[in-house]
Amino acid sequence: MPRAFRSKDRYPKCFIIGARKAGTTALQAFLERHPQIWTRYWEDGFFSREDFYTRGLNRWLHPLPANGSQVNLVKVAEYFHLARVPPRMFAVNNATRFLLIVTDPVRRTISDYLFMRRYTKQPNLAEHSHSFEEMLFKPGTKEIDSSWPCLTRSMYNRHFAVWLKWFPRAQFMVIDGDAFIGDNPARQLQQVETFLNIQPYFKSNDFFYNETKGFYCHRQFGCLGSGKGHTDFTLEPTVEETLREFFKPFNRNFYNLVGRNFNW
Ligand SMILES: Nc1ncnc2c1ncn2[C@@H]1O[C@H](COP(=O)(O)OS(=O)(=O)O)[C@@H](OP(=O)(O)O)[C@H]1O
Repeated sequence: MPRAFRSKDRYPKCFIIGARKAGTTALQAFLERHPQIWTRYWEDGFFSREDFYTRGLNRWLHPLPANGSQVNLVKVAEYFHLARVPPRMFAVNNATRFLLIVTDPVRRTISDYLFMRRYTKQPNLAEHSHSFEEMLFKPGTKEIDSSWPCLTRSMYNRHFAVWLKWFPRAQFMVIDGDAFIGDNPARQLQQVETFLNIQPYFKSNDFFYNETKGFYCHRQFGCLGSGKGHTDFTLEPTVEETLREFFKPFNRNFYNLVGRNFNW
């Protein structure tokens, strides 16, 4: 007789919660290779989308396998900056673990802007018709518009502080996305193995640096698709400097929350 459906057997033990545009797809794609990890690629945002959330947890969990000795891993890159998500997750399971990958906030803001320009179909989106600088500064000034969503999503401290109200720091592993891009990712993937208490599997030899892509790729499964990896954007040095100064107090506060200095 088939086993009765029990949602707590299928509920993901771990979520990649963001930060959006900080390397969440690469992290998920590499982790998927681990024989004890099950993951899926559609980001339905159950906890963030009212239409899904109101349909209930059982319906969302139905396509997931039971956890068993494997870890069900779900990635939703937008969760990190949505304050309604952590209380909803806490209400389901207060022992869930989280992977948070973060990059230099300037780099992430640029990537977010380019993503909005290229891939977001929403009509009348300001990013479609305005340059990065036009979005960054209040009209006709050199004063940063601190309400621009591409920018606020890089104020990591604000978002992390909300998550820490619900879950203890020990349930988060914070991954250095700049090192994940620039160095062989095996080292940080091995740390994820320890964090998730799964067998050692990743070796540096599994990855190679692809000069054309400008990223590390998996030796057997290749590189991420062409949608990942922008190359054709430069920020005017004085604008970059202004932006770096702007982020400094937010970064310092984030280092305190995480207990680690990322040197941004
Ligand atoms: N190995 C590897 N291959 C390709 N790309 C890599 C890799 N590691 C990190 N990255 C960086 O990931 C950035 C996209 O971030 P996300 O996957 O989090 O974006 S999303 O929020 O899911 O849309 C993407 O940003 P862009 O360069 O702006 O496209 C990459 O810089």
